[in-house]
Amino acid sequence: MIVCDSLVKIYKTKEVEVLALQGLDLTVNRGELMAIIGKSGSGKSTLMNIVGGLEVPSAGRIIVDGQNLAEFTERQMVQYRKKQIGFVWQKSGRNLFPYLTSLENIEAPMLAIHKSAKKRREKAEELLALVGMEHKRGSYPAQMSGGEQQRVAIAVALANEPEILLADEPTGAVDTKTSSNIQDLFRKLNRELGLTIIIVTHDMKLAHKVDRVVMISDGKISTEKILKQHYRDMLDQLESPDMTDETHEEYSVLDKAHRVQLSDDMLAAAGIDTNKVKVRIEDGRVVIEAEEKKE
Ligand SMILES: Nc1ncnc2c1ncn2[C@@H]1O[C@H](COP(=O)(O)OP(=O)(O)OP(=O)(O)O)[C@@H](O)[C@H]1O
Repeated sequence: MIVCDSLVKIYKTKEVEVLALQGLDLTVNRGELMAIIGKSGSGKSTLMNIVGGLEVPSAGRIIVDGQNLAEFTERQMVQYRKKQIGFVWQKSGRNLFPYLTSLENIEAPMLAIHKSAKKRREKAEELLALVGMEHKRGSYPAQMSGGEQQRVAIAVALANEPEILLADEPTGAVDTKTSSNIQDLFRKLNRELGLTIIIVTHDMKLAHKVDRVVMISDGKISTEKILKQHYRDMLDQLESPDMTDETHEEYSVLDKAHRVQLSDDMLAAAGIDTNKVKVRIEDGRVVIEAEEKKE
């Protein structure tokens, strides 16, 4: 389980300070398949880098399987990044060495955990088969399409059998059909290996196929969408089900001070155009409505 507790991240440059995360709270259960969406600059990559141990929060805590990352020694942090986390980035150049074949790329991370040459080869072959790329074992990245490179990149990320796979815009640079195949691969890995997978995406088609979609706005979680059971069943039973816009049920998220964020659409629909609202309880429901306008 991953627990982000009031995470704050401030980037300081010479001229300005940027508040990338502003007290973000998020719990990700073991074996979850989830997506993070949000506008550019909302803090998605910052969150992924903190979960992956690549960056340190300015305040707040990140706890993974009961371990507070802030208490790790440097050595423990290196082990965490090598063994517990797998990364897939949008740019294949960040995932793959251009001068190594697919098989050699997958073997490379295993050197760091001192597996024998024979074991490395066996594992790499197994992973290539898992991502459906056996036929490209001897190909270099430049000899493969963007989608094929991403499949190999996923195998590389899985080389040291991580528990958590972090993917930052993994389908950002591929066409729609390839993106759909990669989405199905994430789902398969989640179901078959029990991997916890967090995907940052702008690709709404991908977001339709995950169990939970978390929306970040201004460095905080604003809403969460949970996959409806009907669609969950469809995804589990059909190869490429036709998913519509209403795959998920949307929830607003209460922060620790019990504040809730309302979207612009909701406010507009309720005719709320001031910063003051009436809140009351009616039949066990909380009703928020526009203040009465004085004549
Ligand atoms: N190393 C850095 N130094 C200074 N500012 C940074 C740094 N990294 C990120 N930021 C700033 O922090 C904010 C959040 O950035 P982040 O990359 O997490 O957003 P994002 O939601 O992933 O955006 P995108 O969808 O465009 O990738 C932005 O305002 C960004 O400019």
